[in-house]
Amino acid sequence: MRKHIVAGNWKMNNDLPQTELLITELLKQNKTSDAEVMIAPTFTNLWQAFESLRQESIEVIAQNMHFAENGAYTGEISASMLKSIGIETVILGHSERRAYFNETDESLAKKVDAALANDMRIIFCFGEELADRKSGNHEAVVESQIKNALFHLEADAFKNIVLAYEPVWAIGTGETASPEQAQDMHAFIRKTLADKYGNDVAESVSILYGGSVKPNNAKEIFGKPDVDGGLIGGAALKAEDFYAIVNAF
Ligand SMILES: O=C(CO)COP(=O)(O)O
Repeated sequence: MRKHIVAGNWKMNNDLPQTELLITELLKQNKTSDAEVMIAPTFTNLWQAFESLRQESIEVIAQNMHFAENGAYTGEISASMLKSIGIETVILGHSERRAYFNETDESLAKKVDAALANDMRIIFCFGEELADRKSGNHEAVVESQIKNALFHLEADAFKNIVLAYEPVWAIGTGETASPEQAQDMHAFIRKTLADKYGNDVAESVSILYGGSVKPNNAKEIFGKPDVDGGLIGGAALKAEDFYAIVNAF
């Protein structure tokens, strides 16, 4: 069976005291589901979060990394730096990084390679914009994002890859894809994987949905057969809401 995963992407929220407070609140919550739980605080708080959660079943993950191992890249962080503080998983390709920090399929392919070379697990994000959805181009856009960044990989690499479909028009807008829209896209993504790598690989990869997942819609979205979890933004900043989503499985 595929893993269920619920990951909280904190984005650029929470300074150190706020991070510690939210972690304290998270540790008070009751987990009743089989989902793996992850949180992605900002870089400055990763170490503290990792230390606080070392003995707990919440994995601390990174929101981004650079593709180079080290060097003259002011302001950047490498995979080996993340690994050296115990971080094993990184989110790559979030639409905010594509939109505001010029990340492209090409630079993402390099980041994917660097993460895998460092034995990291990747949550690889992609998704169409509203105009693509309106023009009926959404599947073509998603297919090219996946192919351009991932299809140079061998099948084996997908053991360390989780996919996250995040339609840009649903992020932070309060507008979610309907459960049916999410299911249709996730089934399309799985078919795209199957066509290239075969059914075994396609059936083994967890595909998360992200975009305005809240306690009141998570159950319906997670109830769809090809939705294996969620990448949660706003609702991950409140412990009760986040665990209501975790427990929607
Ligand atoms: O971008 C997201 C997670 O990476 C989704 O954000 P929201 O849940 O705030 O829409």
